[in-house]
Amino acid sequence: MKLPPGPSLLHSSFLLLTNSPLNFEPVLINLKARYGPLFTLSTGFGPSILVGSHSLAHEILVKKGALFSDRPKFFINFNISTASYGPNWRLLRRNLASEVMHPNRIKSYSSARKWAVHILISRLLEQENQAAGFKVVDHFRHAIFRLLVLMCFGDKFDESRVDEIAKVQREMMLAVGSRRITMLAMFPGVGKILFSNVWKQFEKMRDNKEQVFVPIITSRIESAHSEPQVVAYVDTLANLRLPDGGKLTHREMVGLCSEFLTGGTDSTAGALQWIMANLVKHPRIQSKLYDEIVAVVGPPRKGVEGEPEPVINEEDLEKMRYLKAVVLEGLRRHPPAHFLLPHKVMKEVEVEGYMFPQGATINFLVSEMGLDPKVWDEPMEFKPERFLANDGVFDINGSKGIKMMPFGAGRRICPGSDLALLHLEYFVANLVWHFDWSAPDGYHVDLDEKNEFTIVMKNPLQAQISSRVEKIKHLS
Ligand code: HEM
Repeated sequence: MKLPPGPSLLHSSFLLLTNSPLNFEPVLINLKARYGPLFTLSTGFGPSILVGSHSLAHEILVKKGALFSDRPKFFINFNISTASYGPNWRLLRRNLASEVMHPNRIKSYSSARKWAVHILISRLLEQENQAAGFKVVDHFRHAIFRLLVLMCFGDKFDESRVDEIAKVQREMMLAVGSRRITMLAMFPGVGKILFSNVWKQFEKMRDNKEQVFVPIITSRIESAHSEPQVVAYVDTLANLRLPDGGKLTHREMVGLCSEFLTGGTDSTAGALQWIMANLVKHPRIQSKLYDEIVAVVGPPRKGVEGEPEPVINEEDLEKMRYLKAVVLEGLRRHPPAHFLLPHKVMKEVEVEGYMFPQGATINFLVSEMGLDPKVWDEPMEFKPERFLANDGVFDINGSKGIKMMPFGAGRRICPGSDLALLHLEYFVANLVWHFDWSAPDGYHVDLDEKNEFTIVMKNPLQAQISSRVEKIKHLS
């Protein structure tokens, strides 16, 4: 049996060497056009198989998921995303899923979300009515990061401590996206020798992160909890017992907390920026959404002097079908991850008459699937209405069939998907309820993309905002 078709080893190596890993997607799209939705890129380190069809993705990730849920060996971190498919991965993933992402636990963080939205609104109020607009994404990232830091460590911290955490997180994130660290991750054994300078730089960044994180973790574990009403992710890690009866080390907890912050910040802030960019670009969709929100919770109200601004109750989000459709359409049209994290074939298996050898890596053209004209009508258009069919019910997990997969599918599907969807709905609803979002004069919303670990707007959104409360006061 043969491998799926694809360019020769020589041609594949040429493509890998002459294109940046951060800009490899167009190369893969061309290969898909030439070889079909299942093709192989040969590397000196084994075949890498790419999947660009919905039905094959479903067969591989869901129906035959047990054979495709391993990860290639990464040295980079101790965490869930890079763990081999086995007892440690299962334990860590189950801990996150049941101790933090369980619906009841997610509900228990509602006051943390309210606090984060207040922070965002008060920062945005300072930017109101600027004729030239302002760059919004930094404010989104800041609010989401503060929320995740609170969920992770159980403490609100002051701005300077949060900046310190953000700095060491970002340093590592940007490095992970760099070519040299990518090479080091791909060839860990020889990489440590060949790229010894990069390895030292990497170790330095890890030390920097540990210097900031370890005291926070220790004081949380040792002291009476500073926010006792919140069970933080780190509390669940401290209580965890490994299969051999041991406990996680501080270094391991740093890896897991760091993954929690990385996994949820740029992905969610980026998706929020894409959604708001489309609402600025399409005022009709924004007004339809605003009308839905007002029909459920009434018009925005002025807050009491000295108190935080009123915000939408989370329970009310359930009644907002169009809001859900807007969020799903944002994730379809602009998925923050255009590929999954690489999967590894655990045991030789046949798919579609081709051989998938043990140890081959496999990935999926996520973005292409959301834009396939055979599945989506006018795929380049932003049309939330498409998600209102079927009573607004859409299977984002792809368990019965995959139409798009912004969070992946199967056993390795993103464990934070419910939390991310809630964060997006809650932030979008509050942002549109409070402010009218528009493009500054002469500004055109540019939907070009750039790969910065997640896929972000190449030219970040500049928006002009005005408080809807003030407008209502003015009209009455
Ligand atoms: C819009 C927001 C998000 C998007 C688009 C997203 C997307 C993804 C994708 C595509 C994967 C890879 C799945 C695979 O390899 O098969 C993933 C994995 C993961 N995500 Fe997310 N994610 C988001 C938010 C979050 C949040 C909020 C958290 C936690 C706080 C999180 C934690 C993780 C973890 C731990 C994994 C690794 C799962 C494993 O290997 O078993 N993500 N995510």
